[in-house]
Amino acid sequence: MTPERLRRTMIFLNTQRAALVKDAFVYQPDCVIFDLEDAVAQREKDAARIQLYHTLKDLDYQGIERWVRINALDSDLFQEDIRAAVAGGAEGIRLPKTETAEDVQMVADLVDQAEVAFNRPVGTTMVMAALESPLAILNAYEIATSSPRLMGIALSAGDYTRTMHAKRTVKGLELFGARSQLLLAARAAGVMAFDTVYTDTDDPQGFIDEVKMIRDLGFDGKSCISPKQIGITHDIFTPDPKEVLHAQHVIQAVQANEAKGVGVLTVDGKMVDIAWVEGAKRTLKLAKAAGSYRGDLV
Ligand SMILES: CC(C)(COP(=O)(O)OP(=O)(O)OC[C@H]1O[C@@H](n2cnc3c(N)ncnc32)[C@H](O)[C@@H]1OP(=O)(O)O)[C@@H](O)C(=O)NCCC(=O)NCCSC(=O)C[C@@](O)(CC(=O)O)C(=O)O
Ligand SMILES: [Mg+2]
Repeated sequence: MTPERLRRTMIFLNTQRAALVKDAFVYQPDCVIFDLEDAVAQREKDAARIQLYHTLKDLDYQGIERWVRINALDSDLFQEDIRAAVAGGAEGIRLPKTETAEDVQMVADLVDQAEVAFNRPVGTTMVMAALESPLAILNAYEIATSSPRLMGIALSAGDYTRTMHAKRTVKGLELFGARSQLLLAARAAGVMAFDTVYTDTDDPQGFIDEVKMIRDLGFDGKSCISPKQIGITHDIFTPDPKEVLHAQHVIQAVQANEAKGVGVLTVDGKMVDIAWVEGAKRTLKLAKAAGSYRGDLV
C-alpha cells in the first residue's frame, strides 16, 4: 500500500476557499491535502465537505496525489468526511491527532466500507497518520505498523508543541526527540516519514534551513502551507550534479570491484563499501524523479 513515488511536498488547501482549491495544481506540488479539519470553520464543515466531493470529482489535478485531512476521531464529522473522500476518489486520507494503532484500524475499517459502498477498488485508498501528541510519538512504531493501508506517518508540530507545553523555535530543538522517534518508527516499519509545516511564510531562510535539516535527518518530505514553499523544498530534495556523479561512481566501482573480490575501496577520494550502494541508489532515484538523471543504474 505504499506506491513508490516522490512525496517531497504536500500542500494544505483550505477546502472552504474555492479560489485556493481550484488552482493549486499550477504550483506542481507532489501532493495536495484538502483540509476539512482545523483550517475550516466549525459552521462551514458541511459546505467544505460538499465542495471537497465536487473538487475530487470534477477538477483535473494532473497526476498530483490528492489527500484529504478528515476531522479528528473525537468529532462527529470524520465518518462523513471519509465517505466523501472515498466517494470522490481521493488517493488517501490523512488522519489528524492519531494516538494509537486502533485509531488507524478504525479509519481503515470505515474506508473498507466506503470503498464497497461507492464502488471503489477495495484496498486502494491509502491512509497517513499525523502524530500530534506525546502519546502518539510514544506509539509511533505501533501506528506505523497498524494497517496495510498506511502509507506514512507525519509530525504535526503545532499541536505537538501545544500538548508538550513547549515553545516552537526556529532551530527546532523542542522537536528533536519527536522527529527522531518518528523517523526511527517509519524506517523500521517501512513506511514514509513527513515533517511538519513551517508557519512563517515570510521567513524563507528559516524555511530553507529547516528543509535541509529534515532532508539530512532522513525525512521523505514536508507538509507545506504556501506555494512559496514548494519550489524551495523540491530544489533541496534534488541531488546536485556532483552528488549524482558521485553516486554513479560508487555503484559502478563497488560492482566492478565485487567481481574482483575487493570489498572496500576509494571513490572520488572517499572510502566506500557495499553499505554505500543503497544511499547512492536513493540519490539516483531522487535525481531521476526530478529529471536530472536519465541513466539506467536505478
Ligand atoms: C496562510 C495563508 C492563509 C496565507 O494566505 P495569503 O493569501 O496571505 O498568502 P500569500 O502568500 O499572500 O498567497 C500568495 C498566493 O498563493 C495563494 N496561496 C496561498 N496559500 C495557498 C495554499 N495553501 N494553496 C494554494 N494557494 C495558496 C494565494 O491565494 C495567493 O494567490 P494569488 O491571490 O493568486 O496571488 C494561506 O497560505 C493558507 O491558507 N495556507 C494553508 C493553511 C492551512 O491549510 N492550514 C491548516 C493546515 S496546518 C495545521 O493545521 C497545523 C498542523 O495540524 C499541521 C499538520 O498536521 O501537519 C499542526 O498541528 O502542526
Ligand atoms: Mg494539528
